[in-house]
Amino acid sequence: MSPDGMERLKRAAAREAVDRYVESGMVVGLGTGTTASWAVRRIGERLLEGSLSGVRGVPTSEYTAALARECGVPLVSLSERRPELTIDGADEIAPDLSVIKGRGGALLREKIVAAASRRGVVIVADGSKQVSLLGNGPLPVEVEPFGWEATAEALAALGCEPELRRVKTQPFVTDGGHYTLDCRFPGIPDPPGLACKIKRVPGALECGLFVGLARAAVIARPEGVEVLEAA
Ligand SMILES: O=C(CO)[C@H](O)[C@H](O)COP(=O)(O)O
Repeated sequence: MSPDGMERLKRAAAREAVDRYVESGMVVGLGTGTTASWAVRRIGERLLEGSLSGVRGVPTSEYTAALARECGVPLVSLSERRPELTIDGADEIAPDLSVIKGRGGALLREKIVAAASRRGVVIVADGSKQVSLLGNGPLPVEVEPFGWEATAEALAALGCEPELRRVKTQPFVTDGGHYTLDCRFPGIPDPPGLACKIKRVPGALECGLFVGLARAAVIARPEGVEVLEAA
């Protein structure tokens, strides 16, 4: 599919999610990534035209905060308010709505905001993100830079090949000042079990497995938009 066609799908999913789930007066968690950005733009558009009012956003990254300001979406911090729900993208979506996130580099803040959201996360994506088993691509793990090599070794012992994410030659640094290890597993049949094991590795701050956090997924394909609600 052409890049334009792909953008149209992302935009359609985000638009449907905002129009279906966001109401006036809500505090909404604002995800990070190209698809989540369309949701921020849609909220801004609807605030401007007056079909929504009093919506405030909790951004999951500096990038999203800047975009929200640009689009006229007022912001509030997580210290002040808990979101009613969060709208965010995903890298892989399993049939039970477990997802992998973080290839866009914001997973720790995204998970904190998602977990703090009363009604969880609405995932927005194009159909290419649906998989039958998570682990097609790498699982991002946000790690403390101190001793990251030892953290990588401990993660490798869980059955993956970790690779330090870099921008050109330098380590990629998250908004929180951390590194990301992209961990390639040969499939992830037990996402909650693996998330628990990763949690026990010192230096691993959070992994990109979001289990039990998505209440719905809004998926756009050329033939139309489908809404999957969690069981
Ligand atoms: O998890 C993320 C950022 O940390 C993104 O939401 C995820 O990578 C999907 O991004 P995109 O919508 O650009 O494909």
